[in-house]
Amino acid sequence: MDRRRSKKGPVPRSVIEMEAHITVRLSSGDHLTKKLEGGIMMKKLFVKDYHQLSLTAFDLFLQEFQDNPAGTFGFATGSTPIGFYQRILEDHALYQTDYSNIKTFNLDEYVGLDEHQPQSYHHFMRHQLFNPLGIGREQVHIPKGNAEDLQKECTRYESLLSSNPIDLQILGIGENGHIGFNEPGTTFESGVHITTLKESTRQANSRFFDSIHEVPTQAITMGIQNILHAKKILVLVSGSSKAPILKEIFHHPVTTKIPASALHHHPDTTFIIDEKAAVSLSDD
Ligand SMILES: N[C@@H]1[C@@H](O)[C@H](O)[C@@H](COP(=O)(O)O)O[C@@H]1O
Repeated sequence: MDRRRSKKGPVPRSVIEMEAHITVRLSSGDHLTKKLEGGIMMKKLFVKDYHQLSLTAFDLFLQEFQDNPAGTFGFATGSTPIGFYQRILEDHALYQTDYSNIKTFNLDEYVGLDEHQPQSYHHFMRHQLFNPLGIGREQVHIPKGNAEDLQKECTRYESLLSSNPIDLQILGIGENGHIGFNEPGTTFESGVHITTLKESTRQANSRFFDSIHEVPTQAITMGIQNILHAKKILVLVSGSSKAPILKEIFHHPVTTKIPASALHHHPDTTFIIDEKAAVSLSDD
């Protein structure tokens, strides 16, 4: 048996104490003690850079997985979680971590893209995470962006989510504060729905396409209500381009204009924030 998986066995290489401060013993052997702010809700965990953000996210994920090896995990796309996914793959390569009992749910998918198209989120997840981990199709749930009847697809995904509560949801945030593809203005009561992407979102995501004209105009996304139903949420925020919206999330009242501000209503959300993203946050 893998010694790290035994709760009573030797200390695992990732030890996390969720207290007023958080101590993370990283794979490198370093100890990081970080300021954990925000009381019970919207905890902020400050890390130095993207590398530390990825390691910290992995450590928190691993703790959840060790507690619940048959858990339901919500994954996200975008560039931010890639380093975190790489840490999962490294751990798997070293320890043959067995993910065969987890279920996965993804936040969203572009409308009109076949799951084999390289820009689809199906393709992204298979290549970044699921295939190398040996996670089978039967474990994976992602909305079908090319479903014939998109409304039916939303209903199907909604019902899957209600029968499979998510234990840990990973999130990134868009520069306009979107979570999943819930764009500014989306009601916090929203379930799975078809959304029209803002031009700024299409622009930001056009780096994954040959040109902006190829970026779909719509997506199917979990709604904000679905996201808030997750038991725990981990939000990864890296880089200076996210600094302005992070300030809005933490220093402005909750508003549908900033979808990520809905997370103030969630009882167990932790933001992992690197130095570049944190520059505009005050010390309060
Ligand atoms: N739908 C995804 C979001 O789930 C993600 O959070 C966002 C930010 O991406 P990045 O991490 O590349 O900034 O991109 C896309 O729009």
